[in-house]
Formats: sequence, C-alpha cells, structure tokens
Amino acid sequence: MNKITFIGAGNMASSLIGGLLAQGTPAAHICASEPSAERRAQIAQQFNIQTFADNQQACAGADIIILAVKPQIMRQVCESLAQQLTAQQLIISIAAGITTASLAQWLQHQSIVRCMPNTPALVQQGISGLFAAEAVSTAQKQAAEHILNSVGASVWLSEEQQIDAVTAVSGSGPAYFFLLVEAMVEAGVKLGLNEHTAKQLAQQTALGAARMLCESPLSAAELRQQVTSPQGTTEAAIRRFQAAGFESIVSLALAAAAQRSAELAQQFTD
Ligand SMILES: NC(=O)C1=CN([C@@H]2O[C@H](COP(=O)(O)OP(=O)(O)OC[C@H]3O[C@@H](n4cnc5c(N)ncnc54)[C@H](O)[C@@H]3O)[C@@H](O)[C@H]2O)C=CC1
Ligand SMILES: O=C(O)[C@@H]1CCC=N1
Repeated sequence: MNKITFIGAGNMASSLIGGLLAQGTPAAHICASEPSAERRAQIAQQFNIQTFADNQQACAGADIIILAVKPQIMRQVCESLAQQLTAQQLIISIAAGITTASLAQWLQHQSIVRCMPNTPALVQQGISGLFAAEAVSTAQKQAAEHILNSVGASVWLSEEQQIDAVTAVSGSGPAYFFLLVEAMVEAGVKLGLNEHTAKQLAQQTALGAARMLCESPLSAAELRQQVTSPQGTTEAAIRRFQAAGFESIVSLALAAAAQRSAELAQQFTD
C-alpha cells in the first residue's frame, strides 16, 4: 500500500487525510509536514498520524507526495524538495493556478498530477478535476484517483487548461452556494423571520435541492419548472432574478475565477 506524505496540513489536506482514513488507509501510511506547531499538534491528535516540521524528512520513503500549500509559496517548497525526489515518487499538487510545467521545473521531476478539489471533501462530498503529466503511469493515475475519490468523486481532464474552468465551477463553487444562502437568510429576516428560522429554512432547502439534483433523473431546468407554478410565487422571484441578469452575472463571475486561475499561473511562473 502506498505511503502518502502531505506537504502543508491546512484545510484541504485535513479533508483529504480524513477521507483517506475513513476509506481504510491505515494512519501509519499517512504523514504530514507543517511549519505551525499548533497545527501539527491538532492534526496528530485528530488523525493519529505522524507529523513533521521538516518537509524533506516527511518525504523520505513516500510513494506519493501531496503538495497542499498556498500557490504563493509553492515554488520555494518545490525547490527545497527537488534534490531528494526519486523517479518513482508521484507528486500531486492541489494548488490553484500552478501548472505541471512550473512544478516539473521547480521539482526537477516529471511524475506530476495536478488536481483541483473542493472543500465539501471535508464531508466526503467533494469533486475534483485531475490532469496527469505525460510521465505519469497508469498505476499512478489510479493511485491519484483513489486518493481524491476517498473524499468524493473525480473527473479526468484531457487538457491542463481545463483546470481553470474546473476551478471556476467546482473549486470555488461551494462559496457561490454559501453566498446564495447568506443572501436568502438576510432576505428572509427582512421578510419578518428570525435569523435562526431563516437559516434553518435556507440550509435545508439547499440540502434538499442538492439531493434532488443528484438523485433525480430530471435536469436542473426540469426540477426548477416543477417548482414554478404559472403566475405563482417562484415565477415572480425568477423573473426578478432574470431581469437583474442572473445568468449573465453567474457567467461573468465564473469567467473571473477562471481568469484568476490563469493569472496565478502567470504570476508564479518565470
Ligand atoms: N480552500 C479551498 O477551497 C481549496 C484550496 N485549494 C488549494 O489548496 C492549497 C491549500 O489551500 P488550503 O488548505 O485552503 O490552505 P491552508 O492555508 O488552510 O493550508 C496551507 C497549509 O500550509 C502550511 N504551510 C505554510 N508554509 C509551508 C511550508 N513551507 N511547508 C509546508 N507547509 C506549509 C500552512 O501552515 C497551512 O497549514 C492551495 O494551494 C489552494 O489553492 C484547492 C482547492 C480548493
Ligand atoms: O480561492 C482559491 O484560490 C482556492 C482555489 C479554489 C478554491 N479556493
């Protein structure tokens, strides 16, 4: 069974570690490197895995190294690991915007999978887009897929550029739904509900709608039509959304996220 090292033990790393353990990966096969002593103690206590303050030490003997640090420090982290990597090790980067070409250059290494997960991984309901560099073997692809599938589902991408779109749709996506719920709660309070009740109504509605989307054979548009009685309340609300350019706002917002993902690649490349 593969030995997996996480470099950076923040939000996304802990979601993935939790998922792997829940799917039966033994704690002894997972370790994490993290500069914050407080965070190391938290992770060790929560998951009972070995932690390191030193990235190089953590990577010795690993089959798979998952880079889970912020894009801004990725170069420095990669360059400090370059000397010690062996050709068989698989690198998986979850950083937004950092290309496999940059990673390969900084790491002096070719077996790289780039992926874009999302925070619902924390509750094993994540979705990730994955892209493999040419040197990645079929077995390594399967291993990467297994890791990401332990916290939800995954899709393989044929072109690396598509990761910008994945970031815009699902990487950043949970925040859009949270924003909608925030706005619905605020609107519910304005309409006379107390905040607790408004939250309960909005949250359970989000959960119910998400489950219907996943479980029903009907499309999103068909499910929406089922709620929308002619000349009824939903129609009144949706007319207002659309008069304010709802679809075009969503399209512009996702384009901004995709553009930012591409910009990050430029910003952190020579
Ligand atoms: N938060 C999200 O929704 C998503 C984040 N990502 C990507 O995941 C990566 C990590 O994001 P988060 O987990 O949200 O960030 P985070 O800030 O929670 O975690 C990063 C961790 O790296 C540690 N760190 C800092 N310097 C380090 C070093 N030199 N060596 C090792 N560890 C170091 C930090 O102390 C921190 O615990 C980012 O590159 C981000 O683009 C990808 C998909 C979704
Ligand atoms: O906002 C970000 O840059 C990261 C990547 C996708 C979600 N969070």
